[in-house]
Amino acid sequence: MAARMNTLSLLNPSHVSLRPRDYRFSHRPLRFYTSPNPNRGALFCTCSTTNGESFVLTTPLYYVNAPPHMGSAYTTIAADAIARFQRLLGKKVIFITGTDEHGEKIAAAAMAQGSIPLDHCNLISQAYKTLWKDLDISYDKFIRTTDSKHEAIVKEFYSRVLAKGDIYQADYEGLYCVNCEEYKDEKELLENNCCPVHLKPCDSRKEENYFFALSKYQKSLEEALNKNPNFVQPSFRLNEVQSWVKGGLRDFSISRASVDWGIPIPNDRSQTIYVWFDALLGYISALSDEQEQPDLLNAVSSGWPAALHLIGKDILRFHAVYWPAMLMSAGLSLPKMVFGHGFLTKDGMKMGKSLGNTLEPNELVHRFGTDAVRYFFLREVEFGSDGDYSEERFINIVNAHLANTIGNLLNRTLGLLKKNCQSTLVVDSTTAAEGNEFKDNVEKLVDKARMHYENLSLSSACEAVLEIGNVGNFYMDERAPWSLFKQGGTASEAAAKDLVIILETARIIAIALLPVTPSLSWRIYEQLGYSRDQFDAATWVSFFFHTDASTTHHQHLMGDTKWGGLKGGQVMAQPKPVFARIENQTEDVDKGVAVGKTMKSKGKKMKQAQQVAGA
Ligand SMILES: Nc1ncnc2c1ncn2[C@@H]1O[C@H](COP(=O)(O)OP(=O)(O)OP(=O)(O)O)[C@@H](O)[C@H]1O
Ligand SMILES: [Zn+2]
Repeated sequence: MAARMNTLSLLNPSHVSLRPRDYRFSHRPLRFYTSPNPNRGALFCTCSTTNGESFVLTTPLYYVNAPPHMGSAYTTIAADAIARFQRLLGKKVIFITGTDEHGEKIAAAAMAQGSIPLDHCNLISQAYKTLWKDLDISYDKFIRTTDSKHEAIVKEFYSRVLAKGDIYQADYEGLYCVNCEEYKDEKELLENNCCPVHLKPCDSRKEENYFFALSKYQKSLEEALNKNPNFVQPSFRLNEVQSWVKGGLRDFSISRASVDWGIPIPNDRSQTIYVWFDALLGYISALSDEQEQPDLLNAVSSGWPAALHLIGKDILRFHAVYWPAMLMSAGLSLPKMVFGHGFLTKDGMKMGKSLGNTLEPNELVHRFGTDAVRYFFLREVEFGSDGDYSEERFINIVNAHLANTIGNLLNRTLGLLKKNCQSTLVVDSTTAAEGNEFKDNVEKLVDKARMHYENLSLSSACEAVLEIGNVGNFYMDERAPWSLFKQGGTASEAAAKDLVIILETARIIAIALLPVTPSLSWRIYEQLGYSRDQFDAATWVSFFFHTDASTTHHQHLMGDTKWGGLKGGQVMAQPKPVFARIENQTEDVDKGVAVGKTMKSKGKKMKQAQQVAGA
């Protein structure tokens, strides 16, 4: 039988104190490092904070109607790479993620499981935390909308908006998609009033609700968008947002009379707060310190406004229209940027919990490892565009890039060093590369990677780092140190220097790829003879600060991507592969990827419907 091949292709293509990595997962005490160059990071970053401010970035708070899937993991991995990069620039990062736990859909999901809502939320919320641990997600705050501090802040926010005169009661009649938790305009629906994202008919509903006077903010929003064209990214999504706003903003209902599972409206316990008016506040309540009184003032003073909300394009309207207007009403600053990335699709359709056509991140991590999963999705999906998963492509890419280009380069160099130099570097990497333009090429590629990270072009950043591996391999093949060693004398000395040059290149790759593949980076460092503490010290200072190695911050500079980290006399570890090649077992592979049954049978029809709807 011909192996079932997935034709897997992408559709579209300050001075600061830093914390050691993964401090939440280890119980090591926090150590603090001072950045050697307080200004450098702020100079480079497009979505930067000013010096000394926190760089707050958020993922969506995921809805706990079902466990996480590869789509939720995708946003979080991307956010983690950005957070890690910002830390490497020397920023004090507050990386927020969490779960959105109220609303009708959650109550229904709990009931379907024979559970009560809070037990259900505890379970699913924990599943997110476990997955984030497995994916090396270095979040700083995990907010649950059922946390008591969150409820206090939502109520205070509601009261502020009420005091501003922006909340009123009215009857509402409309078509409601429970999966979107949103009233829909008839004109955006498919046949039979089906939601274009969830492909299920919307319910007709009539209720007396509390409304938020969004229409009052029409002009202010238009002005805000015009004044700050970077607010919505990628830039092509700004047009979409502008056209929603130009189309006329309508007040929206912010309460539900029929939903018990939610935060009660202050002074009217017969209604609960609409999930979006509740969940968006999680970005602020997450900032509130456990030890302090949970109020808006305390929370906001701990890092608001966020530098970046990273979201999928499905929830752009909530983040780029509703949320800014809500913040204006409450007299709070707007986030600096909302980035709406594309969808991971399966057979061309958005993967989602409601459709059930999801890819299991746990399965992927279990079979291929964390680095492979993180690398593949960030490298293969151009950040902002949609990308279709393909197992064959997954295996090909990670084998070619991580196992061959990077892993193999390191491994064969270490093998030669062991054989010819007792695994010891004969000179400093600076001396080894004197007058050698190879070093300049590497530094240029690092600059390129940095620029792409700054612009959130994560795929291009990976590409630039991989290019360092390519030039390293090219250098190695051209110089052929194995044959120079055979000649002895000065040829042999030159070969020993070449090995230092390549190992220094591998070290630089490790750091430059760390935002994407943190464990692989550590394994490379380990092979280069560093201890875990040395690696942490290196990576928690600004490796992109091209600081002179002779400064007093010596112990922090091992992580600098500036050439010169490796010193003569350093003893390398026993060579072992840092990334094991994945064997292609297509048959098993297909079993490992959960594809909803409905989707397989209805796939084509649904795809057409989604395309029509532009979802
Ligand atoms: N297919 C996907 N591709 C990329 N990101 C996704 C995908 N699905 C979900 N996400 C991420 O999760 C966010 C939505 O979270 P939510 O918990 O509502 O997940 P969902 O699976 O889309 O749910 P549902 O299918 O019920 O609408 C998106 O904005 C995006 O950040
Ligand atoms: Zn919907």
